[in-house]
Amino acid sequence: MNLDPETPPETPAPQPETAQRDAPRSDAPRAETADSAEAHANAELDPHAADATPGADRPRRPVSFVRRGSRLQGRRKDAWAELSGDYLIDVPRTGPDTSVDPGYVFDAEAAFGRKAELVVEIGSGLGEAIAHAAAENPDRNFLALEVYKPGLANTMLKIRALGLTNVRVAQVNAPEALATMLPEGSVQEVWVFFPDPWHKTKHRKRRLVQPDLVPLVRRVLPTGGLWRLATDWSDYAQQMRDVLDGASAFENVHAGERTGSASPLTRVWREGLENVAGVEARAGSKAVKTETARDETDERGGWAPRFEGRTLTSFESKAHSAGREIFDLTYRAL
Ligand SMILES: C[S@@+](CC[C@H](N)C(=O)[O-])C[C@H]1O[C@@H](n2cnc3c(N)ncnc32)[C@H](O)[C@@H]1O
Repeated sequence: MNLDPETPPETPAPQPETAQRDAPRSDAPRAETADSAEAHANAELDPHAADATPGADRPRRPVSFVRRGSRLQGRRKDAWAELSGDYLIDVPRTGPDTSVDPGYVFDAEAAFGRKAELVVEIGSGLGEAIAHAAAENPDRNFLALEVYKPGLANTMLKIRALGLTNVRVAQVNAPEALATMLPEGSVQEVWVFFPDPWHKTKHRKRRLVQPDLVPLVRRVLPTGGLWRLATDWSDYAQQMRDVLDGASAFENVHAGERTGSASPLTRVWREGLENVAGVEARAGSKAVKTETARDETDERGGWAPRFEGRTLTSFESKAHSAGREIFDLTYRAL
């Protein structure tokens, strides 16, 4: 089974029940082939590109995920049936099961039964980071936005296993939720950890962190709210930094920090490909050449220290094993 987290996931193959325990690696979404990704990518466009909502005038572009089956099996199927009533937000749709009715507004106080700061994770995967953070921060509410139904089922299993009352999950295309579902200024922190890298040049328009996402995230944050990001791919890290440094609505909390030899980017450049062992980086079975060796130094920096509120997820762990650098960024809403 392809467990590689660096290619966008596709409909998971049926797995024996024994493989569906909480072990994150073996539960990881199955990677698709580049060809099937392209076929899906051509077929699927942003369903709300024409809305009269913030960011709706953005150029029409494909969504950041590939449509996947919603088939659940075993424990996850049971979890969906048993736990949805407690943890899953019932989002009204106008289209596919990841769409959001633009007229729907999330009432956090009603959903959580209390008022508290809200943290939203976009692309929460199997729920490793959000469940851990929620357990560590019982005074905050956490909302997982994810399109991958088995990941949400897994997240609910984690929530129950940890006895958490401060996490809810929603199966939604996150930009749509940011545009209308979440009230303005209602989110204290937005997290985007290890988003799908979409390595191929022709697929990069599908990357989640693009200029058109910025006003959507800014909309839900109050002034002073934080947007935390992390990736293990240097070219996506640079894209994130370029997009956010270029946004007047945000400031880099760590501007000018970790430059020169302290920069993870310098290390990637000096050591060649994304793998310090000198072996080509791989996404699934394919070699991925994201950076050629450069005799250069990253003088700009701006990288955050590793966010200590993020537990070591399977994606980050896999990146470590492959010798890749982790790039953290933190921006404050102005
Ligand atoms: C590479 S995984 C990372 C998961 C998790 N953040 C972690 O670090 O383990 C990226 C996740 O983002 C989800 N995703 C991609 N585009 C999304 C979107 N537009 N809305 C919600 N989730 C999305 C994918 O389904 C996938 O589970």
